[in-house]
Amino acid sequence: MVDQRATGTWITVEKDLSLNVPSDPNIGFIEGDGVGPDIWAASQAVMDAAVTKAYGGKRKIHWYELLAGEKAKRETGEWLPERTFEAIRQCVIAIKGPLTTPVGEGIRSLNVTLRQVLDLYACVRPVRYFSGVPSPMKDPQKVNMVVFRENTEDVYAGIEWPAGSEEAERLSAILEKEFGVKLPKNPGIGIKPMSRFGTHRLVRRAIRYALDRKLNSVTLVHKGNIMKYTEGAFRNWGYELAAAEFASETVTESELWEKYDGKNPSGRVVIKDRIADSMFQQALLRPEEYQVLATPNLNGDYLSDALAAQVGGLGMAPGANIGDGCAIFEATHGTAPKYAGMDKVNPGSLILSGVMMLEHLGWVEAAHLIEKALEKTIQSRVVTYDLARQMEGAREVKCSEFGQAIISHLGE
Ligand SMILES: NC(=O)C1=CN([C@@H]2O[C@H](COP(=O)(O)OP(=O)(O)OC[C@H]3O[C@@H](n4cnc5c(N)ncnc54)[C@H](OP(=O)(O)O)[C@@H]3O)[C@@H](O)[C@H]2O)C=CC1
Ligand SMILES: O=C(O)CCC(=O)C(=O)O
Ligand SMILES: [Mg+2]
Repeated sequence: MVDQRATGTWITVEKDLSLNVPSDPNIGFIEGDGVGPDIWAASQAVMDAAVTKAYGGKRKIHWYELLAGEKAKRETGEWLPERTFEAIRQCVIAIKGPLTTPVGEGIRSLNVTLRQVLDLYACVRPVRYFSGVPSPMKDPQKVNMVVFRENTEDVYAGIEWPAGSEEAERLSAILEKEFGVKLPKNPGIGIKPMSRFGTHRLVRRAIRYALDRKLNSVTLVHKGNIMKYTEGAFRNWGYELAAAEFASETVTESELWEKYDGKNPSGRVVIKDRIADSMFQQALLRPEEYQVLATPNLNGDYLSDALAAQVGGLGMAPGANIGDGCAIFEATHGTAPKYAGMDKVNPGSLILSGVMMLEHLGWVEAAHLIEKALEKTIQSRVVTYDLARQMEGAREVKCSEFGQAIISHLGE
């Protein structure tokens, strides 16, 4: 059984949403399913070693295990016990391995449930190139984008009914009789809710992020030509928010063309939009023109995996789910079931999620130590299978050994 005693001090949140981080914070962790336990063990060791190296024992994370997924089911009979939500709220900050979701049947996604119940409305996924990483791109160093994906709405919300169910039949009858909509016989039906409120708070975060880091642009990625009142509205609400709250700090791309022949002499953040299919090819052909991408939920899901492939693959793709109260850091990838228990996959994605977490805590010295050591390890050609199969002369190591190699480069 998991020991759920907290041995450190709780982080607290101020009214302005800033964090009070003690030197011995309790931080929640969910090991995850599939490859989760392997990548978690490697990541925890790297984070602990970096914190010790950076602060010489003056700071220490007190890890507090939270149950979810297969381990929770085994130990409590529930996939996602209520206690886990309470504990994440209390910890404020947590980090997790991936959790399995069955396809076409069975339980709904536990990952999505965590995001919805805790209102972690912004999924933030940075995509950057580390030198030495093999990439299919000619100039992978030009890829440096951050996806801000709306995390609670859209078809991802899981409001759907199977073909032949009473609910689907009743809904199709209403749509046909009351709205004159002609549907195929016996359809499965899903609903795509997207709101002004949900779009505004996501785009607000994306623009603030760009302003804080002096980035050039925020691009709204949508399929608004086809889904006019959801994805099209996302685009319109995004521009609306920029004009209402950031008028003196932003400029739209069309204003730039009208007034300055497409150039940006003002240094303001450019707000632009791209239709989603075109965005995928832009990301390959002209990545340097994009910095922050604000997307509805499903577009962001697809785009973040595709962008990860441009800089080394899912083994190098970190992320965070952030709300106004708490945040859960997690890799972009899933449980990679064929590698479960093999100590094989790349823990880089979860380690880099840990880097994001340390930065969020303000422990930037430890975060930078890890980033540098990770890059050094890859440059020394000591890598896991995913990078080894794309590199010449690499030494393939296990997941745990890759973690140890990073630790050995800390502070070099
Ligand atoms: N947030 C979460 O918890 C998420 C959970 N999931 C869930 O995970 C399960 C499996 O989904 P699946 O579609 O297979 O997607 P995965 O992301 O789990 O894996 C797909 C492929 O990506 C590569 N990959 C993934 N992780 C790593 C890693 N750490 N290092 C190296 N390569 C990696 C592997 O490629 P290769 O085969 O080429 O070696 C792997 O087979 C599903 O139940 C899904 O719902 C999915 C995404 C996110
Ligand atoms: O919840 C899941 O199983 C999949 C989630 C996912 O793919 C993602 O959030 O990127
Ligand atoms: Mg995904």
